[in-house]
Amino acid sequence: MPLAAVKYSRGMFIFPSAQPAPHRSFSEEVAALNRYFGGLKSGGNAYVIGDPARPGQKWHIYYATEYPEQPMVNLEMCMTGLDKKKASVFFKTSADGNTTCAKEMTKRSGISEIIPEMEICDFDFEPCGYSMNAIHDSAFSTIHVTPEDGFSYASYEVMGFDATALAYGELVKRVLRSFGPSEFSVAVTIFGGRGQAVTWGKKLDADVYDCNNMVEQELPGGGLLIYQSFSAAEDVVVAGSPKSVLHCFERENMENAAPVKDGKLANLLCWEEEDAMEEKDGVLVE
Ligand SMILES: C[S@@+](CC[C@H](N)C(=O)[O-])C[C@H]1O[C@@H](n2cnc3c(N)ncnc32)[C@H](O)[C@@H]1O
Repeated sequence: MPLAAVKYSRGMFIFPSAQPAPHRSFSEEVAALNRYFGGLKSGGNAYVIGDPARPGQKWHIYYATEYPEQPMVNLEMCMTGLDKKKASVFFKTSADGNTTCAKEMTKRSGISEIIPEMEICDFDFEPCGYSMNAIHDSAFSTIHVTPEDGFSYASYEVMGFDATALAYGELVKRVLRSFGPSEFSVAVTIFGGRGQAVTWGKKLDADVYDCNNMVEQELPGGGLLIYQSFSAAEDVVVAGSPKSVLHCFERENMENAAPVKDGKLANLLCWEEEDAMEEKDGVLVE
């Protein structure tokens, strides 16, 4: 089967100096990707986008394609500073000694309700951590959770779904209810034009979160990437989250360290989608 296209994307590493080659820098990653994919018709295209005033919230994308892509929408969310109580669901043994498994984590976290039709294959790590892959028709979704205190992180990705049947703001709200992050980013990649992507081509707005930054970037093959980053509004309660099990990294600088907001957040989540797009500069090309 010939290769049609490749996309590699990531936010910031929480422990950059712990990354092995070729992940020690984005330039090194791009050089490695180009060795495999640089020969595709578009060539390798690398972008670092975000607000230069917020170096901790950059988004990195590498994209190469042989053909114009089929219409498609893809959502990627990166969440840090998870709510203490919500993060504790992803520890196998709770403070009172009860043990749990991946199936229970899927249910108790609300992950099973994000897209209820999805068939989920979930996995729990010892002593904590969670991953799942899910499918429904042509849609695919994946979640990875690192619940440890100080560097808690969750990622959510979904693609191949019917953009007219799923509302952007509603889906993001359900994801945020599962994790209650203090900071998060959303990257929506659209192929086939903003028109067919309906709500997914619009700006996301949130009551409880301030949008720090919004960037649009065109991709080869007719693609459009819309990136936004958010921080919980100042007046939300600050709390901690369960303790680290990765002691080797405790003294490292964390690019994404941020206060964690407690239970209040989920109740306050109330989203609206705006009709008008807001455009900002700030596209960096490496
Ligand atoms: C869910 S895994 C996901 C790792 C994956 N690289 C990602 O983020 O896409 C990360 C969580 O599992 C825990 N964990 C336990 N054993 C692990 C292992 N052998 N490999 C990776 N993570 C492990 C980590 O402490 C962390 O909380």
